[in-house]
Amino acid sequence: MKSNRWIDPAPFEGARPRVPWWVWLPGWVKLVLAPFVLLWLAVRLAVKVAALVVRYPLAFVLGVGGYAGYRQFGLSPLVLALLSLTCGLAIWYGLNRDSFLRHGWYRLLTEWRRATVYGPQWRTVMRLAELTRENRGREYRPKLRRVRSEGWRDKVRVRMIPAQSPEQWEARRENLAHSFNARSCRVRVLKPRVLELDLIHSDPLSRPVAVPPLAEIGEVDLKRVVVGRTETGKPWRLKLLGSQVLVVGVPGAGKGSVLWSVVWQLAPAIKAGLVRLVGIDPKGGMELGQCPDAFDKVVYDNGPEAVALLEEIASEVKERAARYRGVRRLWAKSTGEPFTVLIMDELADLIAYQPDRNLRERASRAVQTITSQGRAPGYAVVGLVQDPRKEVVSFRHLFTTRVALRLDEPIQVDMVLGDGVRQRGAAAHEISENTPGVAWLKEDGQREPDRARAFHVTDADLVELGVYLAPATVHEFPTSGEGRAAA
Ligand SMILES: Nc1ncnc2c1ncn2[C@@H]1O[C@H](COP(=O)(O)OP(=O)(O)OP(=O)(O)O)[C@@H](O)[C@H]1O
Repeated sequence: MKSNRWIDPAPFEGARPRVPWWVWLPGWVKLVLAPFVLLWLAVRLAVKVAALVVRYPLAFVLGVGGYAGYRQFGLSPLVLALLSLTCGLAIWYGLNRDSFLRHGWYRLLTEWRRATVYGPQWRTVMRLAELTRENRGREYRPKLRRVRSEGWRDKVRVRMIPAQSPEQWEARRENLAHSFNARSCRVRVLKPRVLELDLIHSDPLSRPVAVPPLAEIGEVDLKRVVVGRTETGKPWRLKLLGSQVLVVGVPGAGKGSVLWSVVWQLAPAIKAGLVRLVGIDPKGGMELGQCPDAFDKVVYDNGPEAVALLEEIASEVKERAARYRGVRRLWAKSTGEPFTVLIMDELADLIAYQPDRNLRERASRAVQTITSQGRAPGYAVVGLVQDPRKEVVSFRHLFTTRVALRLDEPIQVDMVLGDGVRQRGAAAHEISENTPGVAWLKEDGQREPDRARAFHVTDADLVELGVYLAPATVHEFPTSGEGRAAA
């Protein structure tokens, strides 16, 4: 049976079509505005073409030059020119590989990666990684700025959208690395709203770095002691004057190489009497005993003798500080007093694992005095430890330079380098077992950590160092009679 009752139709659910506002303008207004709009479009096009030329200069020069050459001279001269160019590049590579890579190959690679990876994928990756935002129908998307490829890494500059923070990018490091076919990604802040992503493709520190010949070490700058090489190819400079250094790493991470790299670089200054080394090696001399001649004083246990040495140095620090008070703020060579470096291998054996509580507390007090007050009077501590927990080194904060070699867990990285540094990319827990001596470094006040590898100081190097630093043997000058007899 048919009913007469009125039934409301279902509400219309389709989206109302959005029509651009200018469609509603009267025809004569459109006519008046048309030339201006065309001009504006032409300017935009010109800007886009200019941006393309700036981003892909090599492709532009090669493309336009090749085409013009072909039109002007035909195919054969063009092939000849290409062959000559290839020969020229090969000669350039042979004569100066670094310059060829930096000014030739990496530029080509930059354009290639931009054209094939970052350019085409940027928008999709930003959307899927939830780094874009919608507001009132408009999409805000981070802008891809300069791309620079250095072979092992691509440096990609980004302008963040408003209200975005670097932490949001740090939280998506893994997503970005996988999206752009990289092994890992690090985030650096360049200036407000501008970030640089380091998309890592290979490890430039995979090969050991040999120590420089002793004869080539020039005057030692105690604020910049070269102990290895950073991943960008620059020297790893460790600050000893005005800083205290904590080196942390699991067994086999290469703590020994950091320690011996310091001694190696200081060798000329030690020989000249400008620097004095004092060492404590609770492992019975397994480490420092390899080159005892480098040390003014060295103790091979963690007992009363080691504690007495620490207390002696602590009282020296106080005495020197009292003399400097009001006269100078920081030790300088002109004082005529040697700069003292206290090296403690296995610091934890002295201040945490020593079973005698009295000795442990005395050692801990003395080390704290030296680290907290030694800066100005010219005393530096290089402490090496395997376990960075507070129960082991309760005064980690007194060390202003931290070196994190390979560690077991992410939390240990935070303990050594400080909160937030791991999120920026300092993944010391991911350092490979095959690259001992590789470390993440951070000085107080420096936002971005550095990655570097200490020199590989071999047993043969230590023998050479021992010979170099061994006290000279004084031979009696033969009396004239004996000399003649010998002759
Ligand atoms: N910078 C380096 N380059 C290449 N190889 C290294 C480097 N540092 C250390 N090695 C190698 O790694 C191994 C372990 O190094 P090392 O003894 O220095 O580690 P460690 O952290 O001091 O260990 P432990 O805590 O057991 O003393 C050694 O065989 C050494 O030759």
